[in-house]
Amino acid sequence: MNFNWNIQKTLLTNQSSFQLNLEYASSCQSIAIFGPSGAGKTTLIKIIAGLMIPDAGSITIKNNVFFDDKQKINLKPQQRNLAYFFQTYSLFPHLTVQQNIAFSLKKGFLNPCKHRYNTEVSELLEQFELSNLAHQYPHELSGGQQQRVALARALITKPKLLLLDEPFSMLDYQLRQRLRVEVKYIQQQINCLLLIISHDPEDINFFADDVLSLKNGKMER
Ligand SMILES: Nc1ncnc2c1ncn2[C@@H]1O[C@H](COP(=O)(O)OP(=O)(O)OP(=O)(O)O)[C@@H](O)[C@H]1O
Repeated sequence: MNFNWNIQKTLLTNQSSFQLNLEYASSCQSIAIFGPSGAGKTTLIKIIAGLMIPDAGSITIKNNVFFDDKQKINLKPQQRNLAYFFQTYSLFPHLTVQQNIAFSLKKGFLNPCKHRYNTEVSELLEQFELSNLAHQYPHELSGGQQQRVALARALITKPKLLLLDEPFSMLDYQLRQRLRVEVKYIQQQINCLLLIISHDPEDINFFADDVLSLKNGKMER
């Protein structure tokens, strides 16, 4: 199985409580999560990324156990070999576009892999139509440009699992179509699994081999 989880999580505020209760197993390469606002999509993706801990259950991605309450396994986010594209891009404000994308390859920049660094960053700058913005800072970019930098930054580490939360929401129709093709091409090149949250049915048709429909923290089939 590529994706296999059984997750229970309760989120409490002073006024309300939200319960996520999900069981899913699939050998698909790419899956989409679909559902209304507040259904629990971002909560699920944060739990898979290791940014939130389930109350109980287990998460196994491609035979790699990320979490298992019975076996007391809870891998740290950095041990999960994944990249997470956030809705808030969280670019480093003091780094240029090129430096933001290259950030995770910093070790390579300081050692003989410098050539690799240059080539990979240039390729991504080109694929995401950012070459002419390479030396600009995040505050000098539009929302859509920042979104593309964040996507490139997520992919440069060649993750085994790519988690995308509304990755194309700020892009115009044509750019959205071009970037879908680029992301899919890179996904195939690096052979990673993909989990995408999107409200756009075209994203879902383009990427997903299976769609999980969520409502009130539960799956609707
Ligand atoms: N840290 C938190 N503490 C308490 N409740 C939370 C917390 N984070 C999210 N929630 C609640 O959990 C529910 C699911 O939120 P979540 O962000 O997962 O929804 P979503 O499906 O991603 O929605 P959207 O499409 O609007 O982004 C919501 O009712 C939200 O208010």
